[in-house]
Amino acid sequence: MAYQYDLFVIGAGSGGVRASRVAASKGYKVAVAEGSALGGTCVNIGCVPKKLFVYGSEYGHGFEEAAGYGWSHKGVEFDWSVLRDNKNKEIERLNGIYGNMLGNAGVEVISGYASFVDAHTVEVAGKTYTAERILIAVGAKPFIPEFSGSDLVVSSNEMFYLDALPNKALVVGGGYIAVEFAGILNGLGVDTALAYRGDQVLRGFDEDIRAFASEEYNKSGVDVRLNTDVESIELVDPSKPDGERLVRFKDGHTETFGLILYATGRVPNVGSLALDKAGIETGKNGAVKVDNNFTTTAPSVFALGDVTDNIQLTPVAIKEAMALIDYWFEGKEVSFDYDNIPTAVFSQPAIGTVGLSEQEAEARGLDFRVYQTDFRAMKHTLSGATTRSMMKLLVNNADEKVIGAHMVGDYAGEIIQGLGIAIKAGATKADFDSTVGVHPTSAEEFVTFSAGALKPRK
Ligand SMILES: Cc1cc2nc3c(=O)[nH]c(=O)nc-3n(C[C@H](O)[C@H](O)[C@H](O)COP(=O)(O)OP(=O)(O)OC[C@H]3O[C@@H](n4cnc5c(N)ncnc54)[C@H](O)[C@@H]3O)c2cc1C
Ligand SMILES: NC(=O)c1ccc[n+]([C@@H]2O[C@H](COP(=O)([O-])OP(=O)(O)OC[C@H]3O[C@@H](n4cnc5c(N)ncnc54)[C@H](O)[C@@H]3O)[C@@H](O)[C@H]2O)c1
Repeated sequence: MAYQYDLFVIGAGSGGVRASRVAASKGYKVAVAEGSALGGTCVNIGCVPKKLFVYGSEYGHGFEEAAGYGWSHKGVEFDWSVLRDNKNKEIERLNGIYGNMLGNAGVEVISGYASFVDAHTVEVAGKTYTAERILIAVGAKPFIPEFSGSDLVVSSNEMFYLDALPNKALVVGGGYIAVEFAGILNGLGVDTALAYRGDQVLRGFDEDIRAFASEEYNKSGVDVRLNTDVESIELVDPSKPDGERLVRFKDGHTETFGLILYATGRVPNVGSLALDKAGIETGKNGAVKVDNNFTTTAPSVFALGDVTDNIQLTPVAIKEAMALIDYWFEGKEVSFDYDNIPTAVFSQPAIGTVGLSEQEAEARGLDFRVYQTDFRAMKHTLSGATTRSMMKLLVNNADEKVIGAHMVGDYAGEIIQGLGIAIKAGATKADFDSTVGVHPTSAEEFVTFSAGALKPRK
C-alpha cells in the first residue's frame, strides 16, 4: 500500500525535530505535526527560557557580592517585563530557526494537534495523513494534584509569561523544576518559600548532595520547608481572582502568597492522541509502552522522549531519536545506555551529577570508596557570601574505576560534562590523579582528591 509519507512525526520538540530532520536528510518523505510552537518544551517553556531566567536572577546576588570587589551602586531596580519580553524575543528567534531547519531539510510542517485514526493514519485539523511509520514525540505536561483550590496555582508553563512578579511566592515540590524556580524567584527579589512534603528535596540524588544543596538554598534566601504539605488554597478576597491566595497547610497554619507554583512532576502528553485507535498500549501514568527499539505495541508506530517512561531530559530525547534513525536506516538494534547520563540542576547554587550516588552504589552491592570535600569557592573569599561548594567522587575498589561524580557549586553544570566523558570512557582514580589540574578553579578538586578526603563509611 502506498502511503503519503515515509514518516509522520507527532510533536516538533527535542526528539521530534531531530528525528524528522535527520530522516528527511537521509531521503525519507517526512511530515511533522506541531500543535504549539516549534522546538517543544525545551525551547519554549523549559530548558532555554529557564536558563535565561537563571542568568537574570543571578545578577540579583551579583550586585551585593560585587561590593567586596570594590563596586558600589546606588539603588538597583529590576523590571520583570524587560526580562520576560527579551526572553520572548529570543524564543521567537529560535522558533524561526527551527522552522528554517525543518524547511531546509525538506520536512513538511503541519500546524495542529494530531490524533490517530489507525496505525498508519493520523488526523490534524480535520485532514487525514497516511504514513508507513508514525513517531509519537509529544512529550509531557505538568501534573498538579487535585485538591480544594488547585485551580488557584500555576505550573511551570505559566511562569514564563507572568504579567508581574509577586512580592511573596510559594513553590510546592522538591524536584528539578521546584528548586530551579525557587532560585529564580529568590534571585529576582521575590520572598520565596519552597514546601516539600518529604524529608529532603531532590529525591534520587546523592543524599549528601541533597542535604548540602538544601542548606545552601536556605542560605541563599529560599525558605526551604521540609515535611510540609498543602491542605487547601482559597482567595483572600473572592472578588479578586488574581489577588492574594490563602494557603492552609496540613499542620494547620495559614499564610498568604501572591503566587503559588506547583512543580509536582510531569506526565506523558497522550490525552488527545486516541492511542486506542492504533492499538497502542500505555503503562505507568499513561506513558507509551515501547520495546528497546522504541517500537510501540503497534509495529508501525514508534515513541521516544518524555512520552515514554524514561529519563525526561532533552539530550536523552535527542540521542534516542538518533538511535532510532540508525535502527530505521541501518537496521541496528538499539541498546540505549541510560547509565552515566550527566545532568545538572540549575538551582542556585547549581548541581552537577553523573554516575552512581553513594546510595545506588550501596544498593548494587559494590565495594567502593568515597572522596568528599566542601569549601568556600575563591570568588566568595572577597564577595562576602557564605555559600560553599561540595564535591564528591566514588571509586569502585575492584577495578579502580570512577563510578560517580557529584558537585554543588558555581558552574557545576559546566564542570560535570567533562567528567561525564571520563566516566563513560572508564577512567580510573589514577587517571584522574595523573591529570593536571586547571588552577585556580573549583574543578581542579576533582583531580586532587587525596586519602585525606576519604569519607568514613559504615
Ligand atoms: C521547566 C522545565 C525545564 C526544563 N529544563 C531542562 C534542562 O535544563 N535540561 C534538560 O535536559 N531538560 C530540561 N527539561 C526537560 C525537557 O524539556 C524535556 O525532557 C524535553 O523537551 C523532552 O523532549 P520531547 O521531544 O520528548 O518532547 P517536547 O520537547 O515536550 O515536545 C513535544 C511537542 O509535542 C507537541 N504536541 C503534543 N501533543 C501533540 C499532538 N497531539 N499533535 C502535535 N503536537 C503535539 C507539543 O506541543 C510539544 O511541542 C525541562 C522541562 C521543563 C518543563
Ligand atoms: N535541569 C534539568 O535538566 C531539568 C530541569 C527541569 C526539569 N527537568 C526534567 O523534567 C522532569 C520533571 O520535573 P519536575 O520537577 O516537575 O518533576 P520531578 O519528578 O523532578 O519532581 C516532582 C516533585 O514533586 C513531588 N510531588 C509529586 N506529587 C506531589 C504531590 N501530590 N504533592 C506534593 N509534592 C508532590 C515529588 O515528590 C517530587 O519532589 C524532571 O524529572 C527532569 O527530568 C530537567
